[in-house]
This record gives sequence, structure tokens and C-alpha cells, in this order.
Amino acid sequence: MTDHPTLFPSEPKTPAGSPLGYGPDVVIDAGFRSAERIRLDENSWIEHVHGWLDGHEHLMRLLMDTASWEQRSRWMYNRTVQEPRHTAEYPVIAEAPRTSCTASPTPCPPHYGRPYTRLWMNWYRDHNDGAGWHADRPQHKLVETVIPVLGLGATRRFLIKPDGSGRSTVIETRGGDLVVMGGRSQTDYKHCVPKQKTVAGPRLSLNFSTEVNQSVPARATSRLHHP
Ligand SMILES: O=C(O)CCC(=O)C(=O)O
Ligand SMILES: [Fe+2]
Repeated sequence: MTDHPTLFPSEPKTPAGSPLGYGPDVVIDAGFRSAERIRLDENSWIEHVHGWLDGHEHLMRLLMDTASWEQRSRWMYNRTVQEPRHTAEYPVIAEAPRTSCTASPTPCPPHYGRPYTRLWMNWYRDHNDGAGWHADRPQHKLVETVIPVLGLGATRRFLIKPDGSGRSTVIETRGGDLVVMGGRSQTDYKHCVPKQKTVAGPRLSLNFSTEVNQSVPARATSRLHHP
């Protein structure tokens, strides 16, 4: 795909205040000054970067209008159910709508020094949508991962807990926040965005990931991605 719109096609490439050069309305905190590191255990961590992106509603509208959204269904127990959210998946990030986060030479966020080549987006229409407990596939095959999730729009709760039993760590992720799951957080933990009673407007989440070397042995797991 070559004809995706740029975020601000008519604007100069490097307006003041725009580190990635795609318009003054969407600005990132390239220095990660507001990053809060939460240690889950000696191997796994979460980094919550508060207000990492300014102008999140603008980016949300652009992606709502231009990405290839679909509502997927899955077989659960003995029937087909529709997933409680919409999805837009870009295994080749270069084919995603061109925005400040996807069109930079090292897509968002270069801070973690990883070649983010894949993008997975969720559109939670309101508080009745969510994502059940899961680990991200196929990254759960890797010994260690760093998966940034950028939230746009409404504030929602993001929960992560040890696979098996243990307490949940609860993160309130606001529009423009990055929640980064690192270390063994895909192998030793699972995470979710629960449906909730408290009314919430639409939210998008952008999940960035790297290629998984197919030679890495798969771990035995019966977990579903996105129940
Ligand atoms: O929406 C979020 O914040 C997380 C979504 C997620 O975990 C996923 O799509 O795998
Ligand atoms: Fe996930």
C-alpha cells in the first residue's frame, strides 16, 4: 500500500515542536521524562510513560478514519462469538496508515532500540468492549520481549498478573500514555483490559512488536490470545 495519507500532508516536514516531523498537533516526549518503571519481579517489568504523546485525540481520529478495521469472531467452547472490540492488524508496519508513530524510520518508540516491524491496533468502542486475559502471541515464544502499547482516547484499566496465581498490578492508562511490557512479561504473566461498568468513550491501543524468529522453540501453552 502506498497511498496512505500522512498525518498532516500539507504541513512542512519539520514544524517546530514536532520531534518526528509530522505536525505540531502530535508531539512525543522523546526523552521519556515521565517514565515510571514498575518491577513485576526480578525478570519482568512495566514502564508506564505518562502523557508520552500529546495530541492523542487527533491521532485517534486519523486512525479511526483510515485503518482497515474489522470485528473478528472466534470459536469459544461450542459457538462462534464476536470479539468485543475492533481490530486492525499490520504485520508489515509500513503498510499501516502513515502517522508520526508508524512512518518514522524506527517506528514508535525508538527508545527501546528494537526494530518494531508489526502493528496491531484495537478499537474499544466503549466500556463494554475489552480484551480478556492473554499473553501476546507469538511473542510469548521469546525469552524476553519489550512490547509498547500506546493508548489513545479514553482512560482504561490495564491489568497484568502472574500466569497461574497472584495479585494483579493495575495501571490506569490515559490517552497518550505508553504502557510497555518488558522482560519475561509475555511468558510469566498475562494481561487484560477489562470491560467495565463505568462509562468510557472510545479508545484505541497501538501494540508494537518485532519479528519472532521461527527457530525459537514454542512454549507449551493452552492460553488463548484475546479470549
Ligand atoms: O489495549 C491495551 O491496552 C492492550 C491490548 C492488548 O493487550 C493486545 O491487543 O494484545
Ligand atoms: Fe496483549
